[in-house]
Amino acid sequence: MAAVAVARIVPVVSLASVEQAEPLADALIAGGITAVEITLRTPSGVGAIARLADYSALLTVGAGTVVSVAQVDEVIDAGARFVISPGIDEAVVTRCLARGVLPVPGIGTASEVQLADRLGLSAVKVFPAAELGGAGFVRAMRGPFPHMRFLPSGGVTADNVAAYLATPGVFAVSGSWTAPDAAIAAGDWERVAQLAAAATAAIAAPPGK
Ligand SMILES: O=C(O)C(=O)C[C@H](O)[C@H](O)COP(=O)(O)O
Repeated sequence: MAAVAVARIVPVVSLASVEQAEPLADALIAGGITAVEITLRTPSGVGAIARLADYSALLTVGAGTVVSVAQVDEVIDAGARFVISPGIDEAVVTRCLARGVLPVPGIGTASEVQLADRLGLSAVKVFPAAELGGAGFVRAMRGPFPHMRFLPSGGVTADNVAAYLATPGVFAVSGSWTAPDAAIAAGDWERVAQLAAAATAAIAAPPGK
């Protein structure tokens, strides 16, 4: 939890090649980002996590789109420090906890928050946040689950990130807007650094201040 909670903004990144891992990390670090989620949507995911696991003390690396126990073991063996999933799967969560790595499963209903609660979790991802109602969804879930902390993902952008982060109960957000696929494919690391810097500025300047 600590690294994700401290980071507040976690870029979600899918890499076509493990060679993209280090320049991506350099760009994110230059933009002030301190945690990154490398997804398993591409075959390079596990290799990229392994490359970045000990790359920099300034960047904590986690895995995303983790949907099976086998993948939990793969990414933790590669060095992932947190494990994020689009949905909640008891076997995936239990395996992460047994291996001492934070799972952040996705939820989209109160029943799923209840399941997370029963599994002993205090933080979940809200996915897909925009389609679920954005900050309003988080506010509604805070009623019955005041102790739960939420990480909205899906539709978080430069325009709404500050509002999400200012919502009570939101401990962090994640999303692909700081490292768009097109910029990664073009090797436009300067663009990634700029987007990352603009995002981290949102942490320092909440809306209305
Ligand atoms: O891959 C995963 O593990 C996911 O659960 C989904 C991602 O967090 C969202 O797809 C990010 O959404 P965008 O920022 O709108 O692109």
